[in-house]
Amino acid sequence: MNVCMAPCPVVFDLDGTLIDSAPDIHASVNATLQQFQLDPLTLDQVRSFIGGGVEVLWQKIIAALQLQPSMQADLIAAFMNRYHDATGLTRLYPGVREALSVLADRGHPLGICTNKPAAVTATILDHFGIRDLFGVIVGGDTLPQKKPDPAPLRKALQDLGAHPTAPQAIYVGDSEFDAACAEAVPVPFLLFRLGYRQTPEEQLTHRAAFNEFSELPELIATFAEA
Ligand SMILES: O=C(O)COP(=O)(O)O
Repeated sequence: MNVCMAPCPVVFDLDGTLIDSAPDIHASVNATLQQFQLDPLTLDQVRSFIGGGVEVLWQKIIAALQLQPSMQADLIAAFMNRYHDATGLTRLYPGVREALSVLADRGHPLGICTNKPAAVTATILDHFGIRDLFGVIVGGDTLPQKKPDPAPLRKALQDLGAHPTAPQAIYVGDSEFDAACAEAVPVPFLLFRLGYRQTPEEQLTHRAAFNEFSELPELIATFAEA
């Protein structure tokens, strides 16, 4: 099927897709746990908890450390004080900047649909000097719903001028939340294999998968030719 006739909108997930933010999230989590005199978590544990947004992250931490669920609000408030501008340990995945500029030069409208809070997202995109590439940023607190609900991605597509349920757009992400969201919209999903996914690739609905961002512009171009 011809997914992408004219340069179609391409919407990206953020954490585990464009950026490796797990080290900063891990540092902010452990500083928060230390403040409450609680045991630290490993980087692998925290990485496996990312993708559902801040509340899901802390629900998973509370379950892992067998804490009182009533602590959640205080833990999140303390965490946000650190997390809101945590960029020092965060990196763009190799080739991201180049791939985004190729797609922008080809005329693809670009957007972000992440479960990360919108203000934190804007801070990180500014930090890397790539915020202006994106015509829309939908964060985890932009709507009442978060991924895997389709509403945030539908909003991103609509704001980029695409029909919110048309297949003439692409969502690029790394996780179970992203695959389920794209399927629910529905929109074709491209899976970045090297992010924070916990589920085998074959169990996630996706149109194609890739390891290197240098592959992405041509992958998207093949949809236009198919
Ligand atoms: O869990 C988060 O905070 C954000 O994750 P996402 O960018 O992969 O949606």
